[in-house]
Amino acid sequence: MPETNTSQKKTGSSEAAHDVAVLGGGSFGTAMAKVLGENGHTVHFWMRDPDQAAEIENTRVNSRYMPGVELTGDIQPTTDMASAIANAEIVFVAIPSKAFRSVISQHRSEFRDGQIVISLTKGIERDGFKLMSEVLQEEIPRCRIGVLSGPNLASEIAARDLTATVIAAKDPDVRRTVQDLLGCSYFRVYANVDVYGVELAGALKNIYAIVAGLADALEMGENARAMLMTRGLAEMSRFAVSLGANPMTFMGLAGVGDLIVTCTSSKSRNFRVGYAVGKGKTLDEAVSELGQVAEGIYTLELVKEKAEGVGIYMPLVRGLFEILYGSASISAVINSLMMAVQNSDVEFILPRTIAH
Ligand SMILES: NC(=O)c1ccc[n+]([C@@H]2O[C@H](COP(=O)([O-])OP(=O)(O)OC[C@H]3O[C@@H](n4cnc5c(N)ncnc54)[C@H](O)[C@@H]3O)[C@@H](O)[C@H]2O)c1
Ligand SMILES: O=P(O)(O)OC[C@H](O)CO
Repeated sequence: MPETNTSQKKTGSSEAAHDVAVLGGGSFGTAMAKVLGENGHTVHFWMRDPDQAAEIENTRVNSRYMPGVELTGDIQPTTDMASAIANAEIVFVAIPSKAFRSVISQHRSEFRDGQIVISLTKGIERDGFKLMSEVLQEEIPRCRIGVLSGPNLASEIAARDLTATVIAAKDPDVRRTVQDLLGCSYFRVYANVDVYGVELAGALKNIYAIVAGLADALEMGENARAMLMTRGLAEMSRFAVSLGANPMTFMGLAGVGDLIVTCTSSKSRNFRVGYAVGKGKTLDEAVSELGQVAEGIYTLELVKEKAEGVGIYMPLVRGLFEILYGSASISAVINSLMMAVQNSDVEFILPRTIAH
């Protein structure tokens, strides 16, 4: 770490407190700011909405995204991005993928050489199928970049429920620093060098959470849920490994771990969108009722296009796309998936490697 101060952490694993920034005042930014604040760090918590910043300053609660949760510790809400970045040794970014590049790009000159910047975002950029670490690499190439991903429902972290996550970065100092800053009695941080796999897994699992929500709404049963999750894992790992991810990543927290939590929890926004559609809502109705981001609905389109482009078999992606964006009925898609001839008798299709 370039700078330290001498105050003591309250619950975390390192002795020193640090100045950090969290960009994005939604559910996950708030949950991470809370962990960092409780660990004794000074958190420059940037959000675009001045009313929200004033509310957090005055009440210590982010009522829109995390009602009833008190933000203790030295959390300083701000709408001044330049000062948040300037004061931080490490920056965590929790901006939805659709706005990610524009927010970083507007402030690229304010990041310092060697500053650690960690993406918390589980989405893909439409142009060029780029992950957020790739966007960071393009926008702020002299920063040291990592991604954090795993089975991490914001509300449970905020409730201090036991949680594990994964920091992925090529630079061992980045991995250690994040483990040190975030790790505490209820939040355990594992390290991985497979940045692409960890990050892509976090984006892909959102698609299968929508499928699982749909299946739940239609009361398809527990066998069906197990089938969908397992075939979802096969499909997402085949896709990611073909693009260069490490298959072992999909056996870990950022892969199957995150798939399990989002496919089984009604706290997942992606699951809730699928559930609402399964109950007869249109996609637009489901999204507007949610009022928060469900990255999977954008990721779905991009992955379908990419999979078709590189020739990777992803029947669940194709089926969900036909339901959400095409004209197929849910029952017709289910029937065609269950009766599919292509590859239907092969449980494992070995991925072939394609450069991403
Ligand atoms: N909530 C979770 O449990 C969770 C867990 C892990 C990762 N994530 C990921 O974190 C990312 C953010 O999700 P979230 O849960 O915080 O979403 P959210 O819907 O709760 O909040 C989104 C936040 O982004 C802000 N925002 C949107 N567009 C913006 C712009 N142009 N400029 C500035 N701010 C903007 C909104 O004002 C809001 O504060 C997503 O990619 C999500 O997949 C979420
Ligand atoms: O609420 P979701 O569906 O965005 O999922 C949140 C996290 O990604 C779970 O790990």
